[in-house]
Amino acid sequence: MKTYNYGNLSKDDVNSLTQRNVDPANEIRTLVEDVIAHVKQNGDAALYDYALKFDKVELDRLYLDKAELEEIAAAVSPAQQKALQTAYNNIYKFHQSQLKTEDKVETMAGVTCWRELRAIEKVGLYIPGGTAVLPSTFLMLGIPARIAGCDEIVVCSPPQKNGKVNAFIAYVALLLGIDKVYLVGGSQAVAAMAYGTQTISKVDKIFGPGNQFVTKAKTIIQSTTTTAIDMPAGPSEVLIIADETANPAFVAADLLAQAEHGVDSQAILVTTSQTIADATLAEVEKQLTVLPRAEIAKQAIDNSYIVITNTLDEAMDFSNVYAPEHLILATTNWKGLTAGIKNAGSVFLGNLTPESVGDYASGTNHTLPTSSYARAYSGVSVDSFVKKVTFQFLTDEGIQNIGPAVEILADMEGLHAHRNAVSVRLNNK
Ligand SMILES: NC(=O)c1ccc[n+]([C@@H]2O[C@H](COP(=O)([O-])OP(=O)(O)OC[C@H]3O[C@@H](n4cnc5c(N)ncnc54)[C@H](O)[C@@H]3O)[C@@H](O)[C@H]2O)c1
Ligand SMILES: N[C@H](CO)Cc1c[nH]c[nH+]1
Ligand SMILES: [Zn+2]
Repeated sequence: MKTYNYGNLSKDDVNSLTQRNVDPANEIRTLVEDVIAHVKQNGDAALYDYALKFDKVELDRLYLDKAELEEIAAAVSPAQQKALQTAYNNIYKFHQSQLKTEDKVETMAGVTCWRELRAIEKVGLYIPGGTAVLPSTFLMLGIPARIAGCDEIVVCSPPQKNGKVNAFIAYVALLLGIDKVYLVGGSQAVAAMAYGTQTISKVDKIFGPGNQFVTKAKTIIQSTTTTAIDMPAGPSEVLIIADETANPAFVAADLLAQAEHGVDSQAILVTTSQTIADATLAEVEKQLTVLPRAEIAKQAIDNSYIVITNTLDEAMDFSNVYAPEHLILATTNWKGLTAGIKNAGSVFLGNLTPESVGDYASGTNHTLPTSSYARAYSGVSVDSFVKKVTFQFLTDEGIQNIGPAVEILADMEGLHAHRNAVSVRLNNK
């Protein structure tokens, strides 16, 4: 990991240092556009082709049904079932608290406005399954979809080498009451859910994280189809702000936890302490040696860096420009820092709150904006699965009170039919 001194960095240096997953020659875009066009034109046939090309599996059917899921899920041990249930319960509890009925507001006497939630009818969930299969992501997307009350939930996940999904994905499907999982991964899955194929329904909104191909496909279909997306949730990243109260072994473990996701993940340490920086680097080297995914994590770590700052305020300034998916405040004094956080997907406070708890089971959602999209997007929540429909109701007193102002406002815009829709009611005495 390269080390930079914040005081020596210009604004331009900070801007270029905080860029990630750029595709300067548009290689990923071009490839993904081809995949999308092929799926749009050839439907299921394209999905069989891509399963062979990218997943190296020859499929004879594009989905697993309930009986097959039950058979596969039988391999989940009681201890694993219990852990999945713990995660399910905490995620459910936290997400259910997000469903709130709003008060009606009388803006003028006789004029009442309010909002009601309506579930998005057809949603598509993408569950990553490339270098690691992520049943936790299935919980993170399926639970809020169920709480919101979506009518149709389409689930796509890449086929594994045996042409199936693994036992944990099957088990979570059954836990969520979902009885079909499509064996489709990558950008082809996004295209299938956006356009629909002979087998897969077109959905209104696509959710879920994924690698650069998945994320690029989501951003393309967002601007080219009527299907919406949750957010760009690409390669995982973490930024840790640490002072001298941090524990280097903990900091190193948290950096590696995100680094092991993929070679394009990023793990950044911003610290006021050179001693902590040096000790963390030594710990990273030590811990890397025993990780089964060391090969992947090492590449991500090589693509990551440390920034030394004079103060925690400077560290927070850097973090706010970076806008990390995950922000860890590895300091006992975190309470004084939270007000300064402007841009972050999910925040982990103090030295005893590893990011992994949010990945799996604390209750918060792990589907979060990456590549600095945390500047404008929130992570997935129940809100992501609903629309908020506004209502208004006017009494006789209401139209008398508000009508004259609306007539004048319509005149100001030269829209006489608008004015008339009010006048005919005011004059209807
Ligand atoms: N931001 C978040 O909220 C969040 C959450 C969980 C995981 N993630 C990220 O999700 C990603 C998961 O990536 P993954 O690769 O393991 O699984 P994935 O399911 O996202 O991608 C696998 C699919 O990518 C396609 N693919 C692979 N190589 C390709 C190529 N050369 N050309 C075209 N398509 C290709 C294949 O179809 C394959 O099925 C990781 O980067 C991880 O960090 C992010
Ligand atoms: N850290 C990922 C989000 O970037 C989520 C995850 C799933 N499993 C493990 N981690
Ligand atoms: Zn993770």
